[in-house]
Amino acid sequence: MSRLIVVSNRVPPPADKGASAGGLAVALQAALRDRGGLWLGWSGETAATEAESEEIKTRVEGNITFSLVDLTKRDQEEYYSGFANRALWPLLHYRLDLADFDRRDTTGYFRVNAFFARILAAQIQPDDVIWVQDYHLIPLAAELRARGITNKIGFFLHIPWPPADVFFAMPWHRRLLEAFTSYDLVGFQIDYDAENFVNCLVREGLGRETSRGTFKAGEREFKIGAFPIGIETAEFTSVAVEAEHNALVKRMAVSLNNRKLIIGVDRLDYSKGIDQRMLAYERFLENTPSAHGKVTYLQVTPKSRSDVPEYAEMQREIAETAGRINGAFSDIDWVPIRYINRTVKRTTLAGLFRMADIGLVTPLRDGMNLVAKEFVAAQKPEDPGVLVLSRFAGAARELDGAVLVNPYDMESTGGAIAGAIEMPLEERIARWRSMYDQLTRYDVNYWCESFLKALETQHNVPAFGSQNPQFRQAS
Ligand SMILES: O=P(O)(O)OC[C@H]1O[C@H](O[C@H]2O[C@H](CO)[C@@H](O)[C@H](O)[C@H]2O)[C@H](O)[C@@H](O)[C@@H]1O
Ligand SMILES: O=c1ccn([C@@H]2O[C@H](COP(=O)(O)OP(=O)(O)O)[C@@H](O)[C@H]2O)c(=O)[nH]1
Repeated sequence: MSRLIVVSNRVPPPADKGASAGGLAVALQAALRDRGGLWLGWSGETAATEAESEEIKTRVEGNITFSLVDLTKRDQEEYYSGFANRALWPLLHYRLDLADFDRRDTTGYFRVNAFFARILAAQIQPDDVIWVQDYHLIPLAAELRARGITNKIGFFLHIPWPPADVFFAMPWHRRLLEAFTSYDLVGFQIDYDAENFVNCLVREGLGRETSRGTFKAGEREFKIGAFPIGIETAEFTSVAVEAEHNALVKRMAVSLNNRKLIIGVDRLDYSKGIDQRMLAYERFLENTPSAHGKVTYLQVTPKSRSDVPEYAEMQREIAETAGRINGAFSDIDWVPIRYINRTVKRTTLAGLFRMADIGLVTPLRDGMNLVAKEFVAAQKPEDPGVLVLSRFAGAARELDGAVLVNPYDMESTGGAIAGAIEMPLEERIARWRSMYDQLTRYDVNYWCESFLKALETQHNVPAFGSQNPQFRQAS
């Protein structure tokens, strides 16, 4: 089997340094473990000088070698906080109102991609298969090809891909689309994203689909597919069972004092719809006085990308909303929202999910949302909680037992919370069973194997849309 090289902006911290808050890191570590190989990425550290950022730090963990580089402050600002997170992130999450298309950031983005390509090209062996992750690194394959690299290179986008009229608002949309044509396989989370992407290529006149999932652009033919990312389902279930003995989880159970638990877990990001979710909960409290004192909503929200101004502003807004709702509804012995602004270990989260009656996962737009899948994996089969899920999360294309909501409609999301609290046991079990079976079949190993099979062999990519049995829709 050829060696696998994974390239991603974010690389997981050393195994002994605790949990990472990013879904990508969690999923990929599991994927590389079986096969071994090289993982290249940003160390998360800032180099004082350009010469310092040339130094590669190597770390070996089992059969994975990590090659990490520091970025200069300027690179970090322009490439990561700038173009990746102030232009691409909002644009690909349909938030043109928040996008900032800055020329200096754009130059920095392409410069850092060229830098990563130079570092990587020196380490590539002829049979290596290269798998590039996410929107930070779109131009990487084009940069590698320009350096004479002919290996198979795949790309997976963890976040959504919007319709052409949204994407074309980016002044450099054509340059980015052209960069994609240097890959052998471009993968998306769900079929809707892949369809939007093909439509962008066609409308920009970059070529044509020769068959479903194969695109010809000039001399290059490459594959396009949808590969919904999974979790380590069985392992997460075991962790959740074990976590019943976790001291923090036990403290939580005692403090609940028989109240129903509603849980939300998200990085502090505007795509996650946290403010809207709190407003929906407020509607629920207004419309359901009988629930006062009988429910607790725990929102775990670690800070994220705090250097980006839009994130700092949102942090204030959400804290204000939580404070206002608590001020209006609290009693001397009850607080309706417990709002936590730091990272909670995944092992503890698993235990909290297991004791929760409702998982509230209501992003305005999300590539997949691993929290939705982890919530389902953590449930007690004989008494499972209910997943209330945004129709705009990639996970909604798979989890047909969720109660689907429109996160922009606070009134009906509040109503869905009320319905979930009252849902009979039999219905909860039937909904959970269907979702758990899906997550067992399509776990993170399935994701990894199906992507690599499509990249490394002549096999066609799995079909988009309703022809692919992995896609199903909640009602
Ligand atoms: O690295 P950060 O800037 O701190 O952000 C954390 C990660 O967020 C994004 O996650 C996405 O990938 C998940 C797994 O496929 C998916 O479930 C989720 O919907 C996406 O938002 C981002 O794509 C990663 O690159 C970041 O590392
Ligand atoms: O305090 C926290 C918050 C989140 N997570 C983990 O971070 C991941 C978040 O992935 P998701 O796809 O939901 O969103 P992303 O942050 O990648 O956009 C999940 O595995 C969570 O269990 C964590 O370990 N601790």
